[in-house]
Amino acid sequence: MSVEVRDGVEYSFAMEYDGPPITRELPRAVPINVDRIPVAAVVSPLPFSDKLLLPIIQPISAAEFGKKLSKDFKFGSSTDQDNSSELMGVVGSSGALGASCRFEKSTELSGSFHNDWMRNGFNESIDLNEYNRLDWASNDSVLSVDYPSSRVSSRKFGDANNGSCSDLKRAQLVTFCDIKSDDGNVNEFSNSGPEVVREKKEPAIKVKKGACYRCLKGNRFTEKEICIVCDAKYCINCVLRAMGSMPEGRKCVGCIGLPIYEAKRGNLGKCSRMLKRLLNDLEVRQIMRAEKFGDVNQLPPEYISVNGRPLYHEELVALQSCSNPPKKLKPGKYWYDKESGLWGKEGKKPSEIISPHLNVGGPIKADASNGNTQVYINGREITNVELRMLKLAGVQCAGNPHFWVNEDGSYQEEGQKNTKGYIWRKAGTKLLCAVLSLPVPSKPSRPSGEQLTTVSSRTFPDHLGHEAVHKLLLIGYIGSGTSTILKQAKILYKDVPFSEEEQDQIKLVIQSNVYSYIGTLLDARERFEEECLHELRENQSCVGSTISGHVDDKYENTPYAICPRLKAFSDWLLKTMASGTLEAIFPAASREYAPLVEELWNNAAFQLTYKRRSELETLPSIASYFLERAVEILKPDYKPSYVDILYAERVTSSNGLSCVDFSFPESSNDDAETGDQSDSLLRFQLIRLQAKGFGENCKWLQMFEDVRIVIFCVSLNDYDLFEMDGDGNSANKMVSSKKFFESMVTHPTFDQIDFLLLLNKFDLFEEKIERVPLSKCAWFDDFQPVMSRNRSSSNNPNHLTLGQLAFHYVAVKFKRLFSSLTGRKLYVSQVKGVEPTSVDSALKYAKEILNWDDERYNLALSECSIYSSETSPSR
Ligand SMILES: Nc1nc2c(ncn2[C@@H]2O[C@H](COP(=O)(O)OP(=O)(O)OP(=O)(O)O)[C@@H](O)[C@H]2O)c(=O)[nH]1
Ligand SMILES: [Mg+2]
Repeated sequence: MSVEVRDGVEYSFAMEYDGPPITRELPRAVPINVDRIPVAAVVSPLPFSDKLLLPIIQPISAAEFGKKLSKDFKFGSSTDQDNSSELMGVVGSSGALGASCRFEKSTELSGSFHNDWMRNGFNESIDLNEYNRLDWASNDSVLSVDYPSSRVSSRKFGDANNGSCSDLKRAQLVTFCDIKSDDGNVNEFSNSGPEVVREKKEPAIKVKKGACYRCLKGNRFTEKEICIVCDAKYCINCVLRAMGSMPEGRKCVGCIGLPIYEAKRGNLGKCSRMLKRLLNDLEVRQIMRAEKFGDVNQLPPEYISVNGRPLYHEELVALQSCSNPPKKLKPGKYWYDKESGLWGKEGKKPSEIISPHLNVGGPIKADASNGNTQVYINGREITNVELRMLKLAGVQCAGNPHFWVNEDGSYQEEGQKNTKGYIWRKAGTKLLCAVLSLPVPSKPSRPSGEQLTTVSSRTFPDHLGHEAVHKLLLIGYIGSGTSTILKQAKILYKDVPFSEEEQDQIKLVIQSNVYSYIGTLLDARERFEEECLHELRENQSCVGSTISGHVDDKYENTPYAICPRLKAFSDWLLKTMASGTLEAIFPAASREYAPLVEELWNNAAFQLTYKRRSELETLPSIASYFLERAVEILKPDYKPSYVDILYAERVTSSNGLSCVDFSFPESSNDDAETGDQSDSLLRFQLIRLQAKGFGENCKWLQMFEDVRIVIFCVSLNDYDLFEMDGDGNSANKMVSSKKFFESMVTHPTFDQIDFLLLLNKFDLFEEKIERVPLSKCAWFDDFQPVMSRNRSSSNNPNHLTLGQLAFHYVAVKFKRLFSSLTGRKLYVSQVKGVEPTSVDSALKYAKEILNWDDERYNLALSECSIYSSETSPSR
């Protein structure tokens, strides 16, 4: 952003505007009227072109702006006829698209404001003093377009005539009207009387769905940041301009000073990836802290009514900082039984049991829960469902008793001294309550005594919140094993990993894979046969023509020859594969040919070819696993086992994207103290992206900006494998994997996201490294393992195998590469083979990394709170 000083005013030239041409439909100018609201202005050197430069004045306060006005500008119609370089500006709150008036430099302040539309001379002159006398709530106001009704209605002017706009006061009376709760329900509370309506403020402009509210570009896939007041959404290019320095968190500049939209309360302090990318850690922390704890964003106490009375600030503090506060407190009317701690919405059965004896709200009323049972608990007539519960719990309810119930569930009849029993003590009662959706006393969520002092310091954001789904992005170079990991996760964490239908589908895929492996071998057989014949011919030409008569008889003379029947099958299969229709004619054709497979498998020529399978680049190493059982697999009644499914290629969606949602199951030794139990509530989504089709700067990766971690998969087995690259050159697959890794870790989408490297296929690697040196891959040419002389001394627990040494070496290579490219730390894990347990530990490691990340985040926040609460250092 460049800054230029013109006529003593600083303009930040922010962006080139190439949205739709600016027309008279644009929001009109908004005057300065609230002292706290920053002022933005736009200036256009090219007013009549559709491409406008829209520089933005750094937000300044109204008072400052007033001073600038008096010094530098006069509002008035422009006399500049050549349209060359005039100032186009909007003063006011939005700072967003709003170029609508123009003003010119003058040495004296004029008391009028001239609103001149760009193209068609739409003139209005408004006296500045007049602005302060305007009825702000009126729809007729010239300002109403850009000045939101909610803000208007939530504020009152002090003395409209004194020209000062800073003496606004929030009206005290409230209505609980149409505030949508997180679950999408509308709160059912409503009061009468003079009211301040807390509806969501509508954004200043309407845009097409999914577009950015400032540049009007983008679609629903474009990542956006959302204003917590008006819900306007801004793309990464516009968010900082639209929201300025965010002194109250993520609010459009025009929404600063306004209370948040209540449905957004759950999001307060939860930073988006987008902001993390745009700002440094400290800035992000400060903004999130301001958003979460800033006064204006707090739930106003008067929005909570308890036992018929709105709360005072201290009461709300007491309520929120007790050991067992109401969960997810939203604006509304509640009843509270101070003796037992029972808590519910007005007119409803109890919803939870909170800390008792809190001094909040008025005395409980008999009709608080709208009961009609003539049975009373602590003065409240209970509801039918509570009565049912009491009866089933064995409490005698005959004769319309009035009970006195304590926090521990002990109960007496009013006027009697003896405790008659304990309501919740029987195990069955708790179960019953669960069935009837009634609350039972819970352990304090915060140890009592650990009272927090203010509402502001109430909670730190639960970044690894239990409601959120934590996205783990799984990527890797072709064949690195990503789809296997996805399948492993399914088998590990899903009760029904694959439905019947999926299994049938998988079976067909496996069978068609086997056909294509056979086809690859048959193709090789032909080649080997040709080579043999060629050799024979050469020999023949050396020896003379004595055996010429036999050379044509391939079937008899080469070890690779097959009988005509098998040859016909071979021809059919190769032709079908070449035409790419194997899938289409499968499985009908397979039934026809299945018996031939057995014959083929037992055929000497085929077995000879199979022995030379390592020479066949296109035959994956896993093919043997299936080919050895080809006859069984190609039978119609074949049912794939989990191992078959794990090893099978092409089972996961081939469109590049597939995912599995999971939670880590609660293990038997879970312990509430270790937090394992709550970890089982965390929800994860493992998203696998196929490497094929990833171009340079793959733009749609931006869609994955909200992933918490990228799991990058590398097949260790690739170090000695080669493939043809795009230019027809032979390329080492490990080096290709490294290049892909480089392009991903440096991709802007992931620049704040942790990477976990999974070094995969360790089983194959460990076995291969004993035969093939690691230096087959040029990147690993300096691998010089120091092996103990007696390599068989495996009794020594510290003894590392060559495979383990090589693994560590490769891990360090990637770590160094990562830190040289990003300056950050790479996490590494190993996957030993296809058995799912190996992936379980890798994914648990990913979860740990997220936990650390959150701990760091919370620590940073608490550090931030220490700094900000410190008094200024004495020097
Ligand atoms: N031995 C062994 N084989 C594995 C392991 N992980 C994957 N494989 C096999 O490696 C092959 C390729 O794995 P995939 O999971 O399909 O690889 P991918 O990353 O999905 O690659 P594309 O499908 O090419 O995008 C499959 O045949 C797997 O069975 C492992 O840990 N050990
Ligand atoms: Mg795959």
